[in-house]
Formats: sequence, structure tokens, C-alpha cells
Amino acid sequence: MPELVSTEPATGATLWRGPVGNVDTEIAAARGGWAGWASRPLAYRIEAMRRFANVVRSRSEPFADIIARETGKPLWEARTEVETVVAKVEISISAYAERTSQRRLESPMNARTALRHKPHGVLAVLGPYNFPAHLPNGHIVPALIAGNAVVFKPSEKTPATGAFLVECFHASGVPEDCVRLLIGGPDEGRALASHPDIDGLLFTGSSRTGIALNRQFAETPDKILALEMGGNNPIIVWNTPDLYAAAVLVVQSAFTSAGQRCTAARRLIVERRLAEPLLAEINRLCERLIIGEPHADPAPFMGPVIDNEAADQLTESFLSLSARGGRPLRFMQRLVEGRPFLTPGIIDMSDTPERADVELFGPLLQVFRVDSFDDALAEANNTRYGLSASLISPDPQLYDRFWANIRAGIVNWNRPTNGASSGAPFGGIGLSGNHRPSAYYAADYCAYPVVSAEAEQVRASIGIGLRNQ
Ligand SMILES: NC(=O)C1=CN([C@@H]2O[C@H](COP(=O)(O)OP(=O)(O)OC[C@H]3O[C@@H](n4cnc5c(N)ncnc54)[C@H](O)[C@@H]3O)[C@@H](O)[C@H]2O)C=CC1
Ligand SMILES: O=C(O)CCC(=O)N[C@@H](CCC(=O)O)C(=O)O
Repeated sequence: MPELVSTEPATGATLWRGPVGNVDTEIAAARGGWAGWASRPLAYRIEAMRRFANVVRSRSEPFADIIARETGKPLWEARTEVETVVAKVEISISAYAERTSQRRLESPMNARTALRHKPHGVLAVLGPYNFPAHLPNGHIVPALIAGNAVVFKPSEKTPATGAFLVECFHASGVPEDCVRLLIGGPDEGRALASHPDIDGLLFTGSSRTGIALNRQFAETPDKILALEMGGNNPIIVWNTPDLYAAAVLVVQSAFTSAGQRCTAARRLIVERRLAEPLLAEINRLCERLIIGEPHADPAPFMGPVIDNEAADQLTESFLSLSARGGRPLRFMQRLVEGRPFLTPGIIDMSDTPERADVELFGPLLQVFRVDSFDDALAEANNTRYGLSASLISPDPQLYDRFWANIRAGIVNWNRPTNGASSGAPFGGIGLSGNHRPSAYYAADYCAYPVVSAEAEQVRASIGIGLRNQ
């Protein structure tokens, strides 16, 4: 039986191994469990989710340890990921009530119109590796509250975290048939996505995969497809007196999680006169960033990227940007022979007319110096993605212009591009999503509305257009 092995990026040690799952078996199990779960009262499902939150809380340290080891992210950051898994439950309960619960609408005499929502059935969830618990959980919890059953395939790079998450659902009394774990890679992902017996797919991952899935789902408009994809996110720094604070926001935006966030800033757009002093501040901060293994003491700011292949691709991308005319401001370097620890790379692309509009998923920031705010906006919008964008400037009028003109689903002011709230909708436009935002709005894609005109008495008359008897 083929096996999947999970390796700790920081050390190369084997963390977990397990057999690749069978797609048909998992879907059949979920199909079997679904009707029973959907017919339970909402209060029952909510109680089950609250028990799940308690189970996760009681296992928070081992959970954070697995996330940290498997992704390489610092332990402090893995702990915040576990906290978001817990917090997701109450947020999703509120979101369900607000966005997809029952309502009675105005209607003519003797009748009523009721709005209710129904679950889709069996939903497939495909997860990414960068938030291997929080992001799939952001689909799974709302899906279960709405009454769906779920087949969850974690990233092939983070199966241990996926298995831990599913075990927490089962330990909290969610029937094993309602949340199924499918271990596997892209092949299993494809088989799951194309299986005739799923009712929809909730995906978080790269735009490349999302586009392939969108194509595949073109033949099945009856199935729900929610795509949360990547970004090529801009951060503009303009007319700000506090360059240190601006530098902190840029560094947090670009290099938190070793740049492995879909909301990470990939492009710094700065007014020309501020560029040198701002970059000097950023450089000084980068010198001080601790890069180390997840459990190191003192705690690192960031760990390695996910694996050596990703690290190789990022260093090659850095070289390719400089070959195309970019001017390296900080070289991206491998810190430890044979392990994927990278130093932040910063490259000035201002004089390069050709822009490669791709998401470089790691600690790599491109810089663009511009002369006017109009140029800054044009540069910021010079992308087919549209996930997050930030303006760093004390000027509210500039923020008004930025807000009105920037094309993104998350538009921030004097805040990092990342760190989005689970209590708000989360999603982007362009290649960043398919207009089915997640987080607070995940409730919307986990259920469909059913409108019923209802009257208890069988009473009817045709008032117009009848001949006398
Ligand atoms: N917008 C958002 O909410 C977020 C987006 N991301 C994006 O995710 C990416 C990083 O995650 P990755 O794991 O590298 O993404 P990925 O697209 O490589 O993989 C995501 C999942 O899809 C599966 N998969 C891969 N190819 C497939 C195919 N052809 N058919 C079906 N399934 C397939 C993988 O096994 C994995 O479970 C980045 O691009 C990042 O921006 C990450 C987190 C949040
Ligand atoms: O999905 C949610 O509950 C909120 C969105 C969220 O957590 N965003 C994070 C991480 C997403 C990523 O970049 O992979 C963020 O904006 O930093």
C-alpha cells in the first residue's frame, strides 16, 4: 500500500507516516453518515462543535507542537493557529445564525413565506500546507454546522496536522462518518474533486490548482465550488514621517511565516524620496530577525519554508528576477546546508519594464520606486490577483483614493497586508478567488437557500378571468 511520509522541514526528521487513502471508500462513508447528521437539530450540531473546541483546547500544546514541527513555523505562531481553530467555532455559529438561518418574510394574507437553508450534502475540503489546521478548519466547521458531511484531504506536506484535526472532531463526538480524512497528494485531490458523488468542493491553495479545479467544475454547475487562492499583494508607503513604524509594517507583511501567507506583501511600492531611508530601516530590521527552528530559544521570528524544493524555487526566482534587471538589495540566502531556512530577499524591480505577475510564496519582496500616487496605484493594480493591499500613510485623503481605486478583497490602512480577521469575510478578486469569500462568509457556501410559500389551510380562489357559472 502506498505511504505518505511527513518530514520536519527544520530538521529533516520523519514526523509521521501513513497509508494513502482510498477516495471511493471515504466518500461512501461520508455519504452514509450525511443524512443522519443533517437530520439532527441545529442545536445538536452546535453542541458538537463546542465540544470540538473544548477538545482542541485540551490538546492545544501537542497540537501546536505538531503544527510547528510539520510546517517549521515558530511554536508561538503554531499556538496562535490552534487558538484560531478554537475561535472559529463561536464565529461560525454566529455567522450561520446571521447569514443562513431561518426567517419569515412578509407575504399576502393567509400565507407566509419562509426562508430556510439546507446543506449541500458531502463536501470535499482540500487544504494547503501553510495553515494546515486553521484554513481547512475554516471550511469544515461551517460545513458541519450547516449539516454537511466532509471528506478532508490535507496537503501532502502536512498530513500529521490533518490527521490530528480530524481526530479532534471524532473525539468530540462528531460521527466518524461525517468527517473523513483522506491522506494523499494531488492525485487523490484530483480524484476527490472529480468524484461524481461529492456535492461540492471547498479549496484553499494556489491559483494554479484553483484554476484547474475551476475548469474541471465547468461541467458541473450544480456543485458548489469555493476557491481561496493566492495573491501578489502590494503595500504602498507614502508621505509618512515614521519610517521605523512603516518598516515594521512592511517586514511583518512580507516575512511573517517566512512569507508563506496568501496575504503576505510581495510588492513594496514607495515614493521615490522615501525609498532610501525606508529601505535602510527595513534592512536594519532584517538584520535583527531571528530565523530558526520552531522550538528554538530565543524564539525565532520565522522558521524555514516548507521544504528544500520550495527553497530552491525561491532562490532561483530571486536569481531570475535579477537576471531580468532587478537590483538585489538583500540577497536571499540558505542559512543551513541542506535545510530550507532562507534569509529575507529584497530586490528592486523599479527599472524592469517586464513584470512577472506570479505569486512567489516565501520571504521575497520586490520593490518599486514611483514618483506619483497615481503611479503607485497603477503599479499596485498591475496584477491579475486581488487578495490584500495596504497603504502606509497618515493622510486620510490618500486612503480614500487608495480604497476607491485598489482592486483587492482586503484593503488596509496603516496595518499589515496579513493577519486578517476570522470575524470578517475573507477572500479576493481576480486570480485570488471565485467570489465565494471564506471566514465569516463561509456560511454562505455551506448551505443553499430554500424559500417556501406556506399556508396551513387549503383555501384558494381565482378572482379574475373566470366566466360566471
Ligand atoms: N486565499 C487563501 O485563503 C489562501 C491561499 N493560500 C495559497 O495556497 C498556496 C500554498 O498552498 P499549497 O499547499 O502549495 O497549494 P496547492 O494548490 O499546491 O495545494 C493545495 C491542495 O490542493 C491539492 N492539489 C494540488 N493539485 C491538485 C489538483 N490538480 N487537483 C486537486 N487537488 C490538488 C494539494 O494536494 C493540496 O491539498 C499559496 O498559493 C497560497 O497563496 C494559502 C492559504 C490561504
Ligand atoms: O480564514 C480566516 O478565518 C481568516 C483569514 C486568515 O486567517 N488569514 C490569515 C492567513 C491566511 C494565509 O495567508 O494563508 C492572514 O491574513 O494572515
